[in-house]
Amino acid sequence: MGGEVAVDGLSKSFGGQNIWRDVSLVLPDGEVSVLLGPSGTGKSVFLKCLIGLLRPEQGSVRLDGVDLVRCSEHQLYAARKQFGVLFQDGALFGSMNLYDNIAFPLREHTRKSEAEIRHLVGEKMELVGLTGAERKLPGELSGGMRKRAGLARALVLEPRIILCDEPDSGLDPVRTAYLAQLLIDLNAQLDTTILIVTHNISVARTVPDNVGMLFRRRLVMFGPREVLLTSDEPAVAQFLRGRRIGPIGMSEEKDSATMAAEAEREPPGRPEEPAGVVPQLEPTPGLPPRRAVRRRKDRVMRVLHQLPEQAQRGILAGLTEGERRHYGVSVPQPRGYRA
Ligand SMILES: Nc1ncnc2c1ncn2[C@@H]1O[C@H](COP(=O)(O)OP(=O)(O)OP(=O)(O)O)[C@@H](O)[C@H]1O
Repeated sequence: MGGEVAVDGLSKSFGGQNIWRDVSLVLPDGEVSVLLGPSGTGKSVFLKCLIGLLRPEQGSVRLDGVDLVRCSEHQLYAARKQFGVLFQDGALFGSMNLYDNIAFPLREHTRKSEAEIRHLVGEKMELVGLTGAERKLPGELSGGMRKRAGLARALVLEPRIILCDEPDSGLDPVRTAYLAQLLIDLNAQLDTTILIVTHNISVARTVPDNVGMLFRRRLVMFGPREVLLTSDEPAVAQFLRGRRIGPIGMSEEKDSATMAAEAEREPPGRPEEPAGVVPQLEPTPGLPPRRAVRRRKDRVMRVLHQLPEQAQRGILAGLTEGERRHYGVSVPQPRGYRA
């Protein structure tokens, strides 16, 4: 069972340096969300603010009616146990074998017996496909195994929300694809709310239910995947295609003179089509369906008319015949179609 995290008007600075301001979004219960953004836009800082490791100056982060920005230490301690975090480097203790690394949060935060710990650690190692690697030291593992071990440790206190900071960093495309599938499979099995911070466009296109992007100290957008994936907002469109031309520069952003010079150099031609909506990953055959899928469809269909037209098309195109009947909507026609 997941939980809804509601972020409202959040702003964070270090000294005089504002990182981002007025960030509002909701991580819907049990859904998978991705937060994109060029390097240095404050994605990791955002994750740390969610769990109270950093304190924003303004705004709120609500879980179960408790504002984690302003609550007591005691409430924050309890709330933190609802979050499991996969840090960028896995954050494993180099001198401990995998079993002890994964058992660590249980030994620190619970009074469970060693027999119970053995059961829970074994269960989580199996979930991430690491059974048999209990005695290995982190230094003996591949990058992908270290990420999965970090994930097992993030899961061991049975959190309702999982935060993953660049789970794909340092992994080849094949290992990244396995990790993406693992996150979808975990969501199907556990119904946990998941937030993934990444630069990886393929992960952003295929894994989440919702996508957002931080740029120029703001949350450019956050919402159903079809909105961002069909967006023609310049920074979003540039990021999704991994292009040099656009507002995102070498060190975060370009000034208007540089952008104007680029526009002059760019050969005239038809504007590119949006990156487009591709099918979302499904759980591995044999696993239960993701419970969030139905909840999300109901939620998105309630606000469909408020979304941009191209996003609406993407959403309607993804419905089955039965779902179209259920929601009372018709088959989307191609652009320019006249009945
Ligand atoms: N504890 C801190 N004190 C001061 N500045 C910090 C602190 N933590 C992060 N920053 C600054 O905040 C900015 C955003 O950092 P952050 O690591 O969140 O970016 P990011 O979007 O996750 O980047 P990347 O994608 O490269 O990991 C950076 O300029 C960083 O130097």
